[in-house]
Amino acid sequence: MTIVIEQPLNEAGREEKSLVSGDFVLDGGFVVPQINSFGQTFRDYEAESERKKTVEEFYKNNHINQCYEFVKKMREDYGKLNRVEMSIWECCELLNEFVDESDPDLDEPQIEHLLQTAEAIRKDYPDEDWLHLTGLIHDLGKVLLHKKFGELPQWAVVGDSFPVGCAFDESNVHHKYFKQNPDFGNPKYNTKLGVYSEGCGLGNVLMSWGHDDYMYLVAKENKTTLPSAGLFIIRYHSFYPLHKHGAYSYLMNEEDKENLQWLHIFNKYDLYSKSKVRIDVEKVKPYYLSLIEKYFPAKLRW
Ligand SMILES: O[C@H]1[C@H](O)[C@@H](O)[C@H](O)[C@@H](O)[C@H]1O
Ligand SMILES: [Fe+2]
Ligand SMILES: [Fe+2]
Repeated sequence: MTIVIEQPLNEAGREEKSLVSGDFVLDGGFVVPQINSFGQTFRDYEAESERKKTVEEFYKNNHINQCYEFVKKMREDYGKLNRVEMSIWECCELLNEFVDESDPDLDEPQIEHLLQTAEAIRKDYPDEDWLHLTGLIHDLGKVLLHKKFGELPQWAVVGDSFPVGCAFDESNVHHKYFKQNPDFGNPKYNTKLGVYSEGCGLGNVLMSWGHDDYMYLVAKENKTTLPSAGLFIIRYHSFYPLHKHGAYSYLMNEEDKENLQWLHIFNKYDLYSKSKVRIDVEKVKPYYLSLIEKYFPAKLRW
């Protein structure tokens, strides 16, 4: 599967600035807004807004606590998938009560975001049903916030993701807080490659623990028939240092590079579809139930 799209800009902030000249139209007609619901450009972590303090506090906790040992432990534990049995749609409904504290652009319940993303993709890529479903489920891992999953703190579930086991790249949002991470001063983990080797493939890299990797594990272990690009999107959609800034690219192998092209497409819809426009859940539900049936078993282990 090879597709060509424009590469994202490499320098921090350049993409946002280019939007200020006006809204623009994506591949198939989706109009990308120039400002979010709070009147700011998207992903502006310095802008004074009602969300700024919450978001910064979130990243402080996230960067201090997400270290190699922590991630290994969580992956082993939650990778057992021995907590709940439910369908994909039941999980969407469980997400109704959560608002993501890491997100400067959205304070709506998560189910709105899932449907907004999926519906925006569906309009522009009507034939890629796997990509619609990927849109619907990409954030379902946020269910780790729920009581049934031990109510993990937000810093262990949401926010941008990054590799652990090698140096934290400067393109990570609020990078300064990594100084208090136990791995920061550890020579085993604080070099460019750390415990990894050039081109080793992202699949061999331990990513900060959260909703991406968890949902990837759920989908894979429950034997989804989604294509590899769908699984890649789910697993790395929060890895902004890579897909927006090109950081850590030396860890990728050839298959990662192919899949990254789809992630670039997906990201536009994930990010810019965030708005106050509500989707009529009951109206679109039958379509998504049919996709779930096509790509997943009726009940999954979580
Ligand atoms: O705040 C957001 C949100 O948590 C998204 O779900 C995640 O994918 C992004 O990377 C993050 O920055
Ligand atoms: Fe996400
Ligand atoms: Fe998302």
